[in-house]
Amino acid sequence: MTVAALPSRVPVVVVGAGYAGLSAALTLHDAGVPALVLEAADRVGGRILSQPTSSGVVVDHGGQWVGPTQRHLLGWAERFGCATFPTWETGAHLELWHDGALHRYTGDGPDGAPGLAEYAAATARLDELASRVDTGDPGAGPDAAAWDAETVETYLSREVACPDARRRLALAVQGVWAVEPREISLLHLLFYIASAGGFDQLMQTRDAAQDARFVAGAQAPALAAARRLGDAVVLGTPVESVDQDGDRVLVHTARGTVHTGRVVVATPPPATAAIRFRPGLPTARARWVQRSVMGDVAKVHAVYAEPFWRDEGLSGIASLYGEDAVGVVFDNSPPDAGPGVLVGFVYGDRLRAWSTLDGAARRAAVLATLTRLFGPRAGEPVEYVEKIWPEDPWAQGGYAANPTPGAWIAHGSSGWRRPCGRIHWAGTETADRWNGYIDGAISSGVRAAGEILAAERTAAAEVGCLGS
Ligand SMILES: Cc1cc2nc3c(=O)[nH]c(=O)nc-3n(C[C@H](O)[C@H](O)[C@H](O)COP(=O)(O)OP(=O)(O)OC[C@H]3O[C@@H](n4cnc5c(N)ncnc54)[C@H](O)[C@@H]3O)c2cc1C
Repeated sequence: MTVAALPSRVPVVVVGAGYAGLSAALTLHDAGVPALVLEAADRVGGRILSQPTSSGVVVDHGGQWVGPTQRHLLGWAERFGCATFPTWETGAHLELWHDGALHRYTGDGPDGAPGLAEYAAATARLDELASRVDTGDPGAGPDAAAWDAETVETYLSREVACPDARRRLALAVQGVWAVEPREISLLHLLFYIASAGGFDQLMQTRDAAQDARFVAGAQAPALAAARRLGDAVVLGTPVESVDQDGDRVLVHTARGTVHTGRVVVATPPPATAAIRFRPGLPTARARWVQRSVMGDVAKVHAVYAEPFWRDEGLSGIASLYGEDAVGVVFDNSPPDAGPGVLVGFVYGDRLRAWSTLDGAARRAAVLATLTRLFGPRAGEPVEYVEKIWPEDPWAQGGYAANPTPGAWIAHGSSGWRRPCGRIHWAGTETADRWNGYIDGAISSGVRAAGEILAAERTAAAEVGCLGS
């Protein structure tokens, strides 16, 4: 809701009404502790945005998928009655190779495809290394310092001799982290793999992260949670500064100041960096936030009268290893398959080049790629929409932030998510399970709320002791 005046006092303030902030508030609300959620934007959901296009089909501009091990998000889907349906993957997939060869295949990859066996061996090795990462404290293991000092690029150059396998791994890194292999450390990659439960969990569709979509869009559970919280969610109210003074905290906005006992900050790192904290944050936390850089991703949707590619036995799933702006394509049609929808992901260096074009040139580039894959009908959608996440004022990128190489070791142990006095940290970037995903955002909110409830219980017990 949008209110004229903010309440002057509340027990807890939550900053940000993405899945993490809503989760923190809902957990506190369920425990009988009122929390006021202050959201900068004029909507809830943050990096999740489901919108009907002018032809009526709902598209997810941000996060969309849910997998079977993402129990927090599935729990919300069940609690709020938000139906899901399997991602469409029936038919042959396409692979447009860097030399222009178009492979059509079913299963894991084209028969005898370049680099496929070496790719499988390399991902098995990554799984083995990831199993040694402590997801609760990634910088702690015996190999962590060496892994954090190395980029994924240098690791792959040294360990994976086959250039075609390296091409496949580079596309996987772009697809999962929205960065180039030179931009993240091996430790962060391994942590992320471990936090998802394995490389295949990140990459695959069925029984993995891309398993299912929400019938009403992935924003539906967030909207339902906000409805449950009612007037406790206030939109259009960016938090500008947070002052801690003994056992009270002042949260300042242009609409007024709220006095509170504890704060959950559930914003992406660049948005956290824009909030002024007094006293300043401890160096480890401040540096961690500064060195957590958002990925670069855009989603583009082309809407057609029908999913015509299915008639040709194609699944609509394609991977592109060449110079195209789009790196991967999926069939994003609604469950009734009335209209046909193709979604393309543009990320990393591809996004940085493509997003400098004007709107008409961006559209033309995407439709040219879809035409190469699916034929001339793909070049004439009834509608084309795009969202470039680095241009979103509050997210400033996606899917999530990635700490720069060396940041886990230098600042991770205390800077990652340890509370700073009465300020608690949530957000998918603070999750140890499904970090970077909606599920991780929800669990981070549960954790931050749990910290507050535990602290309040301790304080109450101390008062009881003093009184007895
Ligand atoms: C293109 C794209 C595709 C993705 N695909 C998937 C997917 O398929 N499945 C999946 O699980 N995940 C996916 N993700 C990742 C997923 O969207 C995020 O992990 C998740 O939404 C993060 O939630 P959050 O609550 O941590 O942060 P956010 O959603 O970013 O929420 C933070 C909130 O804080 C608000 N805010 C910022 N600054 C302030 C301030 N100063 N005061 C008040 N409010 C503030 C923001 O407006 C925002 O609402 C995708 C992301 C993107 C961008």
